[in-house]
Amino acid sequence: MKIFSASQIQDADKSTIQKQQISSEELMERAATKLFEWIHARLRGTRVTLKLFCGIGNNGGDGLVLARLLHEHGYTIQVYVVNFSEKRSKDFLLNLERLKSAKLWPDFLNNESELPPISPDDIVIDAIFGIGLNRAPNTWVGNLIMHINNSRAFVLSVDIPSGLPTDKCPWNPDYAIRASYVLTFQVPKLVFFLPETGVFVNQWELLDIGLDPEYLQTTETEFELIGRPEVLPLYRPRLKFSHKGNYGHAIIVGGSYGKIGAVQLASDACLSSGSGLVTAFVPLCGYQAIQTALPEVMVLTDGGEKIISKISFPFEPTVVGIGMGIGVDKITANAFGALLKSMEKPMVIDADGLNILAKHPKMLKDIPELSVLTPHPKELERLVGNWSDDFEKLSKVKAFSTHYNVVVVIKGAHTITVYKDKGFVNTTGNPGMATAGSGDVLTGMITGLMAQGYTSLHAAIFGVYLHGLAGDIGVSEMGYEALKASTIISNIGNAFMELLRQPEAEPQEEN
Ligand SMILES: NC(=O)C1=CN([C@@H]2O[C@H](COP(=O)(O)OP(=O)(O)OC[C@H]3O[C@@H](n4cnc5c(N)ncnc54)[C@H](OP(=O)(O)O)[C@@H]3O)[C@@H](O)[C@H]2O)[C@@H](O)CC1
Ligand SMILES: Nc1ncnc2c1ncn2[C@@H]1O[C@H](COP(=O)(O)OP(=O)(O)O)[C@@H](O)[C@H]1O
Ligand SMILES: [K+]
Repeated sequence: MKIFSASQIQDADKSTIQKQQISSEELMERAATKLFEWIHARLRGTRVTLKLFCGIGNNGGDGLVLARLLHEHGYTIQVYVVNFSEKRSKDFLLNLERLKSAKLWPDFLNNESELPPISPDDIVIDAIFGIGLNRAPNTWVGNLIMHINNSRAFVLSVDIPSGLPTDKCPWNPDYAIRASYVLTFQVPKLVFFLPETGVFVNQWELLDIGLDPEYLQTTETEFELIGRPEVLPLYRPRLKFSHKGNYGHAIIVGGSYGKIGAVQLASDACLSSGSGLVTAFVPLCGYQAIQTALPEVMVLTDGGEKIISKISFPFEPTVVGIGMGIGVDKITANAFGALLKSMEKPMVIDADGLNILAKHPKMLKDIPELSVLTPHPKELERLVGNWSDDFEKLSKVKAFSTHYNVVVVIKGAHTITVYKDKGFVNTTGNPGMATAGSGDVLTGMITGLMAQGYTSLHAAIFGVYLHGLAGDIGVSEMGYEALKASTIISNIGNAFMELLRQPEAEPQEEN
């Protein structure tokens, strides 16, 4: 699903009004009716007070229409107009008149008003600012926002939490609503998924308001949200008369004394993702452990006892995944650098492989094109330098990816795979996966997919999704705390099956 910018959504709005020959006021009525239906389906007339805070633009206008509909259906409501500007929108004014005709008189709040009482039992509807927010809210509006945040009431935001801009970080994080739930119109917003801005959105849901489908389909976006519909077409089915040679021979290079487990996890994950053959390449101290733990995996050693000192293979691997637990010793770094020079096929580089690159930036130019780099935030910072906020991070990664022609997987709660100017935002995974070795598993999985012929970009997008799904299945069985990296591996098969599961047939209506 595409993630549109605020200005693209405004264009979609215009295009809808033009093509569907409706007025902006009708579009507002449509949007607010969707909001009302969502709320009404859940509250079903429950006696609870809804406090609607409405700005003076179209987000506020949505709030006023919603207030009218709730009132018509007998809900107890209190409407506040947050009068932050004289420039009231046309459709806001129209709906203010309609509200007054229905004998509903909002309270008008300004910089001299007292903060209205909000009880933890109230439901707050936040319609102060929408995607039109273009500067920091001023102090009194900020104080009102903090008052709502401190109220412990359930806060339902219309379109986007007020104070959170659509395409940047908030100017003042205290002046942004921390929404319990966001009902967002038509398309998800990028800020819902970034570590600094996602914290304002506990849960979100899309409301389809029928924006022009042609505009939505034909407009290119910088970011895409990756769910099952996006991943399923990437799947490469196995053929009946195939043999293991058709699915590649992956080599996982890594490990050092005390960190052989990382290679074990990555090799196991690589095999469990479908690589035809997997060889682990480790220092001597890892030989016995891997041979014992993973009978299906072959093992090569380089003669170094505790660290890797020279990397060479007696055959040409389909793909190399490298870096987990390998250390940053100078000898290992030299071996790594020599391997980069000799490799032409795309590789997967993780962990200390990335740290070596950060310490020896001259090596960057030797990374084979279309390689996949899988940094966690700290490794990324070492690689591209620090950033002022999440948006600067994304533009730095895009520039890095374009310069070196590599795929960069920014790991996190919503892992973002970046290739050149485009970012793919993952939707699977959970905090149970914040556990030792889960990144090694991901590296193994992406390597295993590339071994089978997935392109680098597809392997990264598919692997990240499947890794998160395996983690989600694991958590559903044992909860967050007990989930270990090896649980993710044992659920890779279940994740494939869940992905490929036929949707259940809709029940037939009886005549
Ligand atoms: N296509 C869709 O999805 C549909 C969208 N709809 C709804 O419209 C919403 C967008 O409405 P909107 O454009 O009127 O902007 P909104 O957010 O209400 O702000 C109002 C104005 O405030 C101003 N302003 C900005 N920052 C400020 C600040 N810090 N302090 C003070 N003032 C500030 C700024 O005007 P300025 O003063 O800069 O001229 C801005 O224009 C959208 O979120 C959705 O709810 C639906 O109705 C129908 C379909
Ligand atoms: N809160 C979270 N929600 C979803 N996924 C997470 C979360 N925390 C971590 N992960 C995932 O777990 C993995 C952790 O990788 P990494 O930090 O490299 O771990 P390690 O170095 O221990 O292998 C990444 O794929 C990341 O996306
Ligand atoms: K809002």
